[in-house]
Amino acid sequence: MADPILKLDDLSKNFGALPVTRHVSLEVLPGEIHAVIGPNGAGKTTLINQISGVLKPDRGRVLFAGQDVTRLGVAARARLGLARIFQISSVVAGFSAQENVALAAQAKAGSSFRFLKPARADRAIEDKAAESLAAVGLARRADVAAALLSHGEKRALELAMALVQAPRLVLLDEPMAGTGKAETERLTELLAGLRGRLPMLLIEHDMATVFALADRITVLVEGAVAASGSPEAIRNDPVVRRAYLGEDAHA
Ligand SMILES: Nc1ncnc2c1ncn2[C@@H]1O[C@H](COP(=O)(O)OP(=O)(O)OP(=O)(O)O)[C@@H](O)[C@H]1O
Repeated sequence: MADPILKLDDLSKNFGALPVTRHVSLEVLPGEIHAVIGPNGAGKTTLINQISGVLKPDRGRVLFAGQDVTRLGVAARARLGLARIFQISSVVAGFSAQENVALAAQAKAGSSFRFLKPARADRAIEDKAAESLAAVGLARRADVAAALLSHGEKRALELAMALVQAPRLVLLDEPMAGTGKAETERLTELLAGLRGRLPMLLIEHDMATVFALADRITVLVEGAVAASGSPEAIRNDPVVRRAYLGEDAHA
């Protein structure tokens, strides 16, 4: 089996006396979409914060691309190819979609394009930006100001801005929050289209999205892993149904 791109090893975190992450171990394999679900307050955000480097765990390790990044900050992890999207938007409203993606490409390319002549560097960046916009279905909206894009299109733009940086793992923080039904379906389709090309760790409340996208689901309850497995296994797990889906497992 391929080495995991992300591995959490016995991660634990307390807020004061409150344990919010309890001995969490999980892996994301190359090309896999791994969803983390759980009731409100289960500790999903706290977990993703420890993965991206916003929070340091009290114990345990975060391994990314084979490297122990537990003590590294957000920027260092981002440089290693860890992208987080949808929590804080980095879209510049007055810039076109193309300009926003080019800006993201430029930020990443700082070093790799340094030795190219400026005009060539610009063209390479513009081409990469156009490619990423096309990958998220925004090719025809390239010249539209970000402010004028629909909510769903803005999400797609954020995805393009992440893609252009060629990340090794994308952390998707509630991509469907505040998104209408039609947009949720479009965005789900878009993410499904990236399956296999890009490993993703997805935190999402919308169960239709989770079950449509995830190759594997980990269920957090009170900070601990209550279950982990295929969508089918999770759907039929009596512990999950009782603790999370709010159903009587014997019904
Ligand atoms: N900075 C903090 N200080 C103290 N307690 C916190 C802090 N942040 C979160 N908590 C508590 O930690 C627990 C886990 O919260 P967290 O936001 O990680 O859960 P969540 O699963 O993401 O919830 P939701 O689905 O509602 O977003 C909750 O009991 C919450 O009240």
